[in-house]
Order: sequence, then C-alpha cells, then structure tokens
Amino acid sequence: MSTMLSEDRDFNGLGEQTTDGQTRLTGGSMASIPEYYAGKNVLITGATGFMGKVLVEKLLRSCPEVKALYLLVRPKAGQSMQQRVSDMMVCRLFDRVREDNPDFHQKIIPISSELTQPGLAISPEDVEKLSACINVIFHCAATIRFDEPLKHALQLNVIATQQLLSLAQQMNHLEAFIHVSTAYANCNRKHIDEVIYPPPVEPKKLIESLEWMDDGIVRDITARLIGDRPNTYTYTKALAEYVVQQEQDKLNIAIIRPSIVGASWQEPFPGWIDNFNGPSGIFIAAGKGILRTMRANNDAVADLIPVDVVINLTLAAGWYTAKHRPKPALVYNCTTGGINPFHWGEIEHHVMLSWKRNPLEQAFRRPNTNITSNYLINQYWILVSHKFPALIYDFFLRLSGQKPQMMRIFNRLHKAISLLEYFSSRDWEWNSENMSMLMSQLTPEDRKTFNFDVRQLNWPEYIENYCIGTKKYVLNEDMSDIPAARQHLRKLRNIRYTFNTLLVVFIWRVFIARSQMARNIWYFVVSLCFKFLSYFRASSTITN
Ligand SMILES: CCCCCCCCCCCCCCCC(=O)SCCNC(=O)CCNC(=O)[C@H](O)C(C)(C)COP(=O)(O)OP(=O)(O)OC[C@H]1O[C@@H](n2cnc3c(N)ncnc32)[C@H](O)[C@@H]1OP(=O)(O)O
Ligand SMILES: NC(=O)C1=CN([C@@H]2O[C@H](COP(=O)(O)OP(=O)(O)OC[C@H]3O[C@@H](n4cnc5c(N)ncnc54)[C@H](OP(=O)(O)O)[C@@H]3O)[C@@H](O)[C@H]2O)C=CC1
Repeated sequence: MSTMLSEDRDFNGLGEQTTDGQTRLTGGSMASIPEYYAGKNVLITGATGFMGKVLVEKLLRSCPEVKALYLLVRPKAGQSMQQRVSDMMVCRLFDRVREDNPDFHQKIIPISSELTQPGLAISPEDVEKLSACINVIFHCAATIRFDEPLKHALQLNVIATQQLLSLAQQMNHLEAFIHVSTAYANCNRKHIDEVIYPPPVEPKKLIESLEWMDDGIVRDITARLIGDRPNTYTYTKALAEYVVQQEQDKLNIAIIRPSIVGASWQEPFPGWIDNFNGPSGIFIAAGKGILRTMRANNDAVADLIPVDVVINLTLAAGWYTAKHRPKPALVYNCTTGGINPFHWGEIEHHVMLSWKRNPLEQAFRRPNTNITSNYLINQYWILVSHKFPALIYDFFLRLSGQKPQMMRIFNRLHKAISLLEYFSSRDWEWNSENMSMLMSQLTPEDRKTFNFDVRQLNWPEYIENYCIGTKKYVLNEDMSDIPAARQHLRKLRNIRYTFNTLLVVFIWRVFIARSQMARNIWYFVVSLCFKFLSYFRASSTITN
C-alpha cells in the first residue's frame, strides 16, 4: 500500500496542519468527491442490505465516473448471488440511476462471499483480482439482530471484520477503509465522544475462549459477558471498532457511527425504506392499529438519522480519509440529537397525525398509540388494549372455523418491543464535531450533492414521508387506496361506538338488577332528565 505523511487536522475547518507545522488551506484546492471517485474501484460488503443498497445507488448516481463496484454477496434462500444482485438492481430505489444511465449494471461486479467462512469464502482468483484493483472499501455487512446468539454475532461482526482487514492489507492500491459501526456501540456510556473506547474484553481472548464452548454454555454466560450493554449486537460492534483500530497504522481508516437509521430524507426520493428494523416496524404496527402502548420516554431525544444522510457522510468520509489519511483514525458520530433534537413524544404525535392523514389498509383498529415510561401503566394497557382484543378476535376466528392468529402477532410484537425499549427509554449525548469538520471541508457543490447537514431537517415533514414510505415501499400499498382505508377506519369507529354502548348498557343492566342503590341513582338521573326536558319545552313555548 502506498504511504503518505500523516497530517493532523485542525477542527475549525479552515485548513490543516502538515507535519512540518504549516497550515495550508483546503477545500477548493482538493478534488471534489465525484472527481475523487472517478476511475476508482470500490469494494462494498452488505450491499444487499438497507444501507448498502443506498450506498451503491448514490455512488452510481452522484459519482457516475466511478470505475466499478465490487459487491461481496452470498447466495441466499435458493438464489444465486448474481440473481440477488440482478433483483436488487431492478428495485425502485434504482429508478433515478436507471434514467441517467440504463447500463449502470455493467459497473457492478458481484463477488461470491460468505463472511462467516474462513477467508470470507472468496475464491483465490477473486482475491487476486481484488488485491490488484480495489481503491476504497466500505464495510457495511453485519448482523443487526438484537437477539443474535453471541457466537454468531462475534463471527460476523468481529471475526469477519478482522478477515476483511487482512484482505485489505493485501490490496496494493487501497486508499481508504471505511467501517460502518453504530452510535450505540458504547451505549453503556451517557456521553460518547468520537474516540474508540477500550473494549469490554480483548476480542482475541474472547474468540479463543468461545471456540471450545458449545452453544448452551455460551448462552448461559452471554448476559455476564455483555454486562451493561443491552444485547450482543452493541457488544460485538464495540469489539469490532477495537479490531479496526488495531490496523490504523497500516491502513487509512475511518469509522462511521450512525444512530437509529430511518427512511431517506431527500434521496433518491423522500421516505424510501425497505425493512421493519428499528422504528419502522413500530410505526407500521401503530398504523395498523395493533400497537396501542409502548414503553418510551416522551422527553428523551429520538436520535433518528435518515439513511441518505448517513450514506452522504460515509462517501464524504471515504474521500476525506483517502485524501488526508488522518492518524489516529477518525470516528464520525453520525447523529441528530445534539444538532437538531426531536423527542419520542413528538415522534408519537407526528406518527399518529400522519396515519390519520394517510391510513394503512385493513387496519386492525384505529391507530391510537400512547407511549409511557411507567411500567405498570404500560402493563395495564397491554392487558386491556393488546391481549383482551386479541383474545376476542381469535375467539371469533375460531368460531368462523379459521386459525387464530392475533395472539401470535402480539407475542411477536411484544418480543420486538422488549428489545427496542432500552433505546426509546434513555437518551445519550454524542459529540459530532468530526461531522461538522467534514462538512466544512466540502466544496459548496459537494455540500449540496452530499448533504448531511441535519440542521435543515424538518422533522414533521420527515416523519410524514417516513410513514408514507413504509406504506408504499415496505407494505407495497397503493396511495390511491387511501379513501378506502379511511372508509375502513370509519367502519372501525362505528363498530367501536356500538360495542362501547352495548357494553355500558349491559354492565348497567347487570348492576341495576343487583343493587338497590344503583336503581335509586338510575331513577334519580332519569327523573332529572325528564324535569330538564319539561323545563326546556315550557321555556321554548313561552318565548314563541
Ligand atoms: C408511535 C410510536 C412511537 C415510538 C417509537 C419508538 C421506537 C423505538 C425504536 C428504537 C430503535 C433502536 C435501534 C437502535 C439502533 C441500532 O443500533 S440499529 C440496528 C437495528 N436493529 C434492529 O432494529 C433489529 C431488531 N430486530 C430484531 O432483532 C429481530 O427482528 C426481532 C425483533 C428479535 C424479531 O425476530 P424474529 O421473531 O426472529 O422475527 P424476524 O425473523 O426478524 O421477523 C419476523 C417477522 O416480523 C417482522 N418484524 C421484524 N421486526 C419487526 C418489528 N420491529 N416490528 C414489527 N414487525 C417486525 C419481520 O419483517 C418478519 O415478517 P415476516 O417476514 O415473517 O412476514
Ligand atoms: N439499520 C440501522 O438502524 C443501523 C445500522 N448500522 C450499521 O449499518 C450497517 C448496515 O446495516 P443495515 O444495512 O441496516 O443492515 P441489513 O441487515 O439491512 O444488511 C446487512 C448486510 O450484511 C450482509 N450479511 C449479513 N451476513 C452476511 C454473511 N454471513 N455474509 C455476507 N454478507 C452478510 C447482508 O447480506 P444478506 O442480504 O445476504 O443477508 C446485508 O447485505 C451495519 O454495520 C449496522 O451495524 C448502524 C446503526 C444503525
């Protein structure tokens, strides 16, 4: 790998200090981001995932001179890796690239790779090819499941990263290695700086010890190992950062730490999202009227970050790392909370407004979700608004000869929520100076094309587009069906009013039949109404 003198940066964005202590102005004199990527070969892991796809699309659209994108992909669910990549390229996300360059697929070169296998299961010919040509690596692949068994999470998030770093060292023309981590890798801290913290355990020792343990033993000791982190995901992502840091003398590295990645803000179009992860599944469950209550802190900052913002920053970081080769490696906390905060209470309000304006089809009940930080209140509403209606619904399904399903859906929802509550009940402070520094280094044109200035983000508008995006791209619902969806909600409202009225009448009848006092109150109320009506009639006759 070619070496260059390392340079210290000043963080006011005006310039940078070279090793001889002189400051030289940057910005205008440097190649722009598209100029930098022109003629470059880029390797991407996790390209079939949510963020990977947006990265591929943005590179092809905004850096049209990029030479080739090598995607490490595995065969999955009976599909070959070529088939998977072809399917990915026909997805709507690529519509704009397709318009600009119908032959864009020629720049995409899939490489068969299973990251959990030794040597990443890349063939020797492919290793040779990659070693000879790759200039930039974006490592996005990971398991992001919160309930992943520790051994598997370690295998993919840590050991595969280690193997990719070894491969990177064989690459003769590598200029930058960009590792995508998470802002929650250090969620056991309240204040998180843009530094790599000491790992909870030396990864090498952990890997060695888990090797001989069977899955049962690992399961038993997982809670002890992860300590004050909520899951194996954040724990292994923290270990991966340390593993990446170990190579910072040999490679030009940057670490991107996004918080909760949500639908796109602007690009390639607002509201693009393709999965149920994080808040998306919660928004959908709320829109379908299934989710009525959840534990979250109304006043805690909801650190959502749009996927296009993360990808723009990632590409800019690739450019900056290759050009400046900063040592020690830079960490970019890619978050919104410190710059343009929005809270879970506000999210709840705007999500509900959005579902009222653009309802989902065939809702179970009318959307009405409330968040509370009180455990007992939440448990009460789970019983009344989740379990009770599910039992009634399943009872009717059974009566009509169908298979009961609502209780099963709620059990899955409760499991998902229980894993997310940790993040919606607390808040964190992330220092994001490197994000500001990077922005100040961009040319005015790049600042527009690779916009990651979250001060401009209008949250209510973003949340509305996010909800519409889940409707259109996750559930594949048609916007022209909104009037029918509204009609369905009106029907649900009438059913609810009728049900409530019948319930009150029934309870009252039972009560009256059993209690003299209830009967007295009932006669008193009826006679009061009667007197009021007579008075009202008499006074209107006089005035006429
Ligand atoms: C109005 C309210 C405002 C308040 C709103 C508060 C939001 C508060 C968000 C905090 C968010 C923090 C995020 C941290 C930021 C990272 O660090 S990012 C990493 C984010 N990672 C994730 O979000 C992964 C979490 N998901 C998981 O771990 C697993 O999917 C779960 C939840 C354990 C479920 O596992 P499983 O039971 O094996 O189910 P799985 O096979 O994954 O999926 C089964 C089905 O459920 C669906 N599904 C999966 N997840 C969900 C979900 N969350 N919901 C519904 N359905 C889902 C799947 O699409 C699938 O559908 P089918 O294909 O069967 O039709
Ligand atoms: N989504 C979020 O909210 C956040 C994500 N991040 C980080 O961003 C990165 C990308 O996340 P996201 O796009 O959401 O995740 P996804 O789950 O959508 O994508 C994961 C990618 O990794 C690939 N992958 C998983 N296992 C293997 C394997 N054994 N071999 C080869 N490839 C594999 C998947 O391929 P396949 O299609 O074959 O399964 C997929 O392309 C991750 O590093 C994550 O930690 C950080 C903060 C928040």
